Amino acid sequence: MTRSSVTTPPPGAGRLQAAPGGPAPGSPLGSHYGDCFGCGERHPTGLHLRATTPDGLTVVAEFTVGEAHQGAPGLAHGGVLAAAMDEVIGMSVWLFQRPYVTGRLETDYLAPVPVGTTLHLRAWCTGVSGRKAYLEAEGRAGSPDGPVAVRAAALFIEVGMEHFARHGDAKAIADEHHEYEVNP
Ligand SMILES: CCCCCCCCCC(=O)SCCNC(=O)CCNC(=O)[C@H](O)C(C)(C)COP(=O)(O)OP(=O)(O)OC[C@H]1O[C@@H](n2cnc3c(N)ncnc32)[C@H](O)[C@@H]1OP(=O)(O)O
Repeated sequence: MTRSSVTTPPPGAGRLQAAPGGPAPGSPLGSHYGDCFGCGERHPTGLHLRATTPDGLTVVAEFTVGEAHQGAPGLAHGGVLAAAMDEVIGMSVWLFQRPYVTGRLETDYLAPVPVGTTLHLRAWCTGVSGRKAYLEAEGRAGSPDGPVAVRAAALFIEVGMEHFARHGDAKAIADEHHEYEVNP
C-alpha cells in the first residue's frame, strides 16, 4: 500500500484492543443505518455490504459489483470501489464500540473490476492515537485468496454521537441507535 504520512500511525500509537461489549469472534456486524449507501438494506442501488468479524479485531465483508456501480461500461466505478473501502473500514466502529468518521481515505486501484465480480473485503486497524484511528483495507476479486484489486489506507477521527445529530438527521439517528444518548 502506498500510504501517506497522514494515514501512517505515529511512533508510540496503540493497538486496537477488543472493546468490552464488542462483537465476539465470528459475529455478524449489523448495518448502522438502513438507508446507508454502503451497508443499508433499504438502499435500492447501494453496496449492501454484509460484514462479520472473524476475530473481534478485523472486519470481512463481500460486495458484488452490480449494473448500478459502473464507471466504464462493464467495469466498477472507482468512486464506488472507494466507497466499499470506506464502508468496510467504517464497520470497525463496531469493534471500537465508539463512533468514528472518515478524515482521509487513500485508495490504490490495482486491477479493473468487472460487473458481476464479488469483492472479498477485509479491514484492519494499524494503530490508535488519541481520537485518531489508522486503518487499512483490501478487496480481493472472486475469493478471499483472489488477486488484490483495490487497497486503501485511512485516518478515522473519533466523534461523539452529537456529531451525527448536529450535522445530520437527528431523528433517524435516534430511531436506529436507541442505545446511544443523542443531544441535538
Ligand atoms: C453511528 C455510527 C456511524 C458510522 C458511520 C460510518 C460511515 C463510513 C465512514 C464515513 O463515510 S463518514 C463520512 C465522511 N466523513 C465526514 O463527513 C467527516 C467530515 N469531517 C469532519 O466532520 C471533521 O473534519 C472531523 C470530525 C473529522 C474533525 O473535526 P474536529 O473539529 O472534531 O477535529 P479537528 O479538526 O480538531 O481534528 C482532530 C485531529 O484530527 C486531525 N484531522 C482531522 N481531519 C483530518 C484530515 N482530513 N487529515 C489529516 N488530519 C486530520 C487534525 O489535524 C487533528 O489532529 P491533532 O489532534 O494532531 O491536531
